[in-house]
Amino acid sequence: MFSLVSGVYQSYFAPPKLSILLIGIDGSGKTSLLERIKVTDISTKVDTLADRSSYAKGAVAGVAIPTDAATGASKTQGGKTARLPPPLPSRQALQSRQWVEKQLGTKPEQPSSTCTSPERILEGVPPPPLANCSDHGYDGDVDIASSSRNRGSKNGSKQSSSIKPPLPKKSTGTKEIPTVSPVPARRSFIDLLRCPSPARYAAAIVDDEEEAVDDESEGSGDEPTALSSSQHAEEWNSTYLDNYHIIYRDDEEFDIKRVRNVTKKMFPIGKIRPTLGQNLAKRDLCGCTCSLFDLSGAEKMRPLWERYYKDTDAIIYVVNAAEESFENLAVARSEFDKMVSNETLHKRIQNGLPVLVFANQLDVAYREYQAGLERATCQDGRGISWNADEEDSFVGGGSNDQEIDTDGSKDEVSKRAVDFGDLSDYFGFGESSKDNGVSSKGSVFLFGGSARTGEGVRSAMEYLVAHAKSHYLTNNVKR
Ligand SMILES: Nc1nc2c(ncn2[C@@H]2O[C@H](COP(=O)(O)OP(=O)(O)OP(=O)(O)O)[C@@H](O)[C@H]2O)c(=O)[nH]1
Ligand SMILES: [Mg+2]
Repeated sequence: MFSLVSGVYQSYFAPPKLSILLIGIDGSGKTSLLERIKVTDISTKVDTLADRSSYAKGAVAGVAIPTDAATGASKTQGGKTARLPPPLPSRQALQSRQWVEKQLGTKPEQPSSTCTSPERILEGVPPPPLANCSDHGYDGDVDIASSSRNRGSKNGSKQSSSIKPPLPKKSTGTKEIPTVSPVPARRSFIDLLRCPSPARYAAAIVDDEEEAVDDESEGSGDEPTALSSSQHAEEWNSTYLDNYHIIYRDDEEFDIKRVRNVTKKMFPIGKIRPTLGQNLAKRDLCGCTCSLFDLSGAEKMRPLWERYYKDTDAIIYVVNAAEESFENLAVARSEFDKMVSNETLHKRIQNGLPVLVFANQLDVAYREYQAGLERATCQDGRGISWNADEEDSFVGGGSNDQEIDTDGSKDEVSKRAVDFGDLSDYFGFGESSKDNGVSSKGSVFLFGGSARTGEGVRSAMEYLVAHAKSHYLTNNVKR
């Protein structure tokens, strides 16, 4: 009798038990991510995929949480989103683009003479990154693709010619973020990356268009327009740059768990040693009892991954987004391909098994960006510019050549090999990416973040577990 009751309970009422596999090559940060998950305030409430279905496919540096259709209120789940990572300095950005294009076979390698063309550099360099998304942009019901596509064509020239250096973040008072009308599905992740703040950007585009229409319809009438185009450009540019200014603080931690008002501390990341076998952690996440298996990424241990494929309910594939060598990235990608082409797993992914590609170590990118910004600001009499025409030294991290500073120290340049946008292309999430058979699946997605600071971790985990739970509930009977 007891076993019957307990069987009914287990079948219908007990929270789903999910196994989540953390894999990726060695040094990508799997164990660090596991330790971060343990101390992150991840929702324990039931959450369903239906709430997040509008973001079924895509690569995001922290997913936007749609507003509640019924109440219009912003959903609180999702935690603080990650900031979009800063771009690489121009020449490195170009190298990164060319390398990825070569790997993907999308374009023949450019002859080196074109590398220095300012137009090409501009094309290859995305604009500066988002400011902390807790301020604005990512917590409303905004289609993140929105009108960002227009950015390159419509505002690209404006940006290159008239944008001023970024200013320290100043308070914009009680300025309202204009609401944006819903726009059809997003077209490209790269668009998202290039969009400063979806709400503001889309609003600015709309304003611009309305203004243009007004100008045309009013002809040369005496009535002054609400905002002249130069005023508008000025206003737009300063807002835009405000949005992009990243303030990186070394000790900043995101979505920290508090137990009885005591903040949980993460195991010191510097003391984490390479995993030899596996680490296991059990956590209640989003209404599910989750067992997280962190496996070793060492070359000799990778063949063991496939033993887990049959029983796992979700996979987190960790990639080091601040990887310094293209070779390691190529290894990460080839292991990813090997993983998704495993017969058992391939079928399961086709069937909706969720796979999260977590682009880790983005704090490195923020730190480099911040250091580059400070260095550039300190340079006497030399303004900094986003315009590669005017200045070859892009503020995202300095020039690629190691310059000797006046104090004799070497100019610290960005060491990241690949730009975040290119990384997403490389793993099959971009518009130019070839379909690798899985990245176009709705249940395979890319998030960026940092195990070290916790940024983006909560959003990524809640999104993954919501998918895993839906997948489990529809498929566990068949397994
Ligand atoms: N800056 C920074 N460093 C990180 C981050 N995550 C991991 N690291 C560092 O990367 C190194 C490797 O981290 P691990 O967590 O041991 O990597 P792993 O993927 O578990 O490696 P294996 O167990 O060997 O497969 C450590 O020195 C960490 O300090 C991050 O988000 N930011
Ligand atoms: Mg490890």
